Amino acid sequence: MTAHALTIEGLRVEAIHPHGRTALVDGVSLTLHAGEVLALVGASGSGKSMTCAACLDVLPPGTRRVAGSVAIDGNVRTAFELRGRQVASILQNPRTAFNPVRSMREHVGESLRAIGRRGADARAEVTQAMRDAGLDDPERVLGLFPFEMSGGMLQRMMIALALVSRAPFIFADEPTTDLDLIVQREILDLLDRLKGERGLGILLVTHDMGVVARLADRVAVMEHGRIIETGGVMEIFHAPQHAVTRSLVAAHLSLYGLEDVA
Ligand SMILES: Nc1ncnc2c1ncn2[C@@H]1O[C@H](COP(=O)(O)OP(=O)(O)OP(=O)(O)O)[C@@H](O)[C@H]1O
Repeated sequence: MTAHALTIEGLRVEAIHPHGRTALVDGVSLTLHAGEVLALVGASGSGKSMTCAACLDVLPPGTRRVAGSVAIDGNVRTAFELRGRQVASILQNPRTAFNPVRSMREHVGESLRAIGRRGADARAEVTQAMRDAGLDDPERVLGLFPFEMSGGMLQRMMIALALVSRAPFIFADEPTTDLDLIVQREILDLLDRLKGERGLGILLVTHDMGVVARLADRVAVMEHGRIIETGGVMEIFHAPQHAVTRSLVAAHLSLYGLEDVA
């Protein structure tokens, strides 16, 4: 069944420390539609990564989700039901996501087992997903270990695994930050193409407004754990309402020596 929308409602994450609790994500509500890239932007520490981690129940120790729900097409789902089945993750540093002593073939096997798939069909789908992700010689790549691959190749492999999972939504947390500029652009082009071809809904966490301009359809801006502004990408760049959004846009434009258009 195709999913149309992932809805986060009233998400709250707290850090627990000896003197009490601090809200890190404070009542976040968002809807991610199939076939769109929703960029989640904001200053470092504003709660972007925590929002994604809380949805999938992969929060770091010392923090916990205390409220909120995630629904697919109106049906509330547990993090276990979402993780890897409805939502695939692409991380900033793909190297940390792969076991250094396992080949790509072993990683693929593990991913297929996790979603209960096997056999020739599944293997053919892996080969196709790898090609779709820009890995032209799948057989050779399957034999490689992480240390034999560049960051760009590993990111493509993560994307291929996301495709194999058939999850309709992807959480991509700073997916290009650790890559050189040429590979960054290739990965952004790839995500854009997959969004169109496969109708994926992508929640893109980034602090790079250049990436937002290239890829996003809509933008949600976070500050201190809250969403302070959402809008279409053109609105956000041309008529930002909130001071934080204006400064993000202004910083981006000044980086390229452009006038403030707001
Ligand atoms: N393990 C932790 N325990 C307590 N607080 C944490 C922990 N990890 C992160 N935080 C805090 O949670 C808040 C939100 O962090 P988060 O990583 O979500 O921000 P972010 O917007 O993704 O930032 P960045 O762009 O730097 O990744 C920050 O104030 C951060 O210091």
